[in-house]
Amino acid sequence: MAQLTLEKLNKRYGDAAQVIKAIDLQVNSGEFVVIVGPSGCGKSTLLRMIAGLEDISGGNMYIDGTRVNDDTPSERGIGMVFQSYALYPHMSVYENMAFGLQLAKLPKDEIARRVEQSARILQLEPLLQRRPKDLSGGQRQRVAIGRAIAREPKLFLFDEPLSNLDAALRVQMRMEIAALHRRLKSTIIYVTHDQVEAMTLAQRIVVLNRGNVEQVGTPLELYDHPANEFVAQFIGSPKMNLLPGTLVSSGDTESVVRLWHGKQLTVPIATPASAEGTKVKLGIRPEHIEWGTVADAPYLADVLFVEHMGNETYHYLDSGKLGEPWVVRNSRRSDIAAGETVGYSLPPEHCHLFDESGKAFARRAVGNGASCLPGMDAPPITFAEPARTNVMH
Ligand SMILES: Nc1ncnc2c1ncn2[C@@H]1O[C@H](COP(=O)(O)OP(=O)(O)OP(=O)(O)O)[C@@H](O)[C@H]1O
Repeated sequence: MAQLTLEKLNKRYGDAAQVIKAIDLQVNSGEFVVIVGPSGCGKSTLLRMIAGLEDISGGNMYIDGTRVNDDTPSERGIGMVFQSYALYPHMSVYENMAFGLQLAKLPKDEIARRVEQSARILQLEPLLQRRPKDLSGGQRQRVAIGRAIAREPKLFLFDEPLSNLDAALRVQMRMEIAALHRRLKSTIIYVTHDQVEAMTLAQRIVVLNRGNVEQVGTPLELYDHPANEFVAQFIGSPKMNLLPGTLVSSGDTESVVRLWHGKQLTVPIATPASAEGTKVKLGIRPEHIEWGTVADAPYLADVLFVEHMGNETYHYLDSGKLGEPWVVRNSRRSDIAAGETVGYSLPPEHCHLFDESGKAFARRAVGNGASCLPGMDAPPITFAEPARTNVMH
């Protein structure tokens, strides 16, 4: 178990643009941290810098308080698992797991003890004499993890370890990695572009974008309180809907937004007076949009298309000239079809608000006190199914 501290860490490949930009991060001893972000944002570069496989262009890196910028990978005491498994094809599973320990000149019986223990943890014992080509993808990945465990590292680094596996195996391996962390209580830094993997595995998630840390927090902190539009749309699937509007009235406890179509909505979010009159975006997650009757609902929309997931249904609503459709997630089956018109409402307590630069205005926790929408007779209402009309408006 080790604590890792990154202090203004920078990376530039030759004369190219900076890839990692002054990253500050502390990973606590025994913590499972997932670094997530879109392709090319610098995840692998950051992980390889931590491993000692890439030079650090600027800043400092500490393991348990000791500066390790110039230490070799083996001096850092790190075990790394790669997406490609990186197994030696001509060696057996046992030899693959023992090889690094032999290079480190450990005594033979110590090597045997460690390999056997790792094999037991990962249920690899029956496979120890096989070659990698005689293993399934999941088994190969388990060998790669076993090889890292056998090194008894202070810190585990995983670089997209499940990317080459099929969906069912990914779920199984995810559970195995989570169980492994509970058992070993080791410090793990895990890179993925898959936000479901991040949400399910992480104690804390680091959202990386273009070499910058956008936000660090527990999965639910990021989901419920995204710091900006990028995090709001990156975490959660389908992604959060963003509706353009103007802030017409600010306040310490609530604010009024005029949405793009002229209707106003009061949300329990504090905004400064200086923001009045500026453009904002109202964010709402697909599961928080509520269906109402066409007659009473504050908003109407045409259904563009429907996705039936079996346990839930996604309706994509026409957002008109705004471009991308809104997504509504219904936790039950629905026979509402494309081309129908539905009524919906936006419960203020579930709304997020972002300023012109994309930064979130802080939300306060609210109970059931959803405020009425100005200009409406009644607060938002909910029905299990949207009332429908076949008349297009
Ligand atoms: N050896 C290199 N030389 C020059 N540029 C590089 C090198 N390795 C990576 N880059 C660039 O650095 C940026 C970050 O790459 P990196 O592989 O760290 O991203 P990533 O987030 O891991 O992406 P992915 O999810 O696609 O693997 C990219 O623009 C990439 O082109």
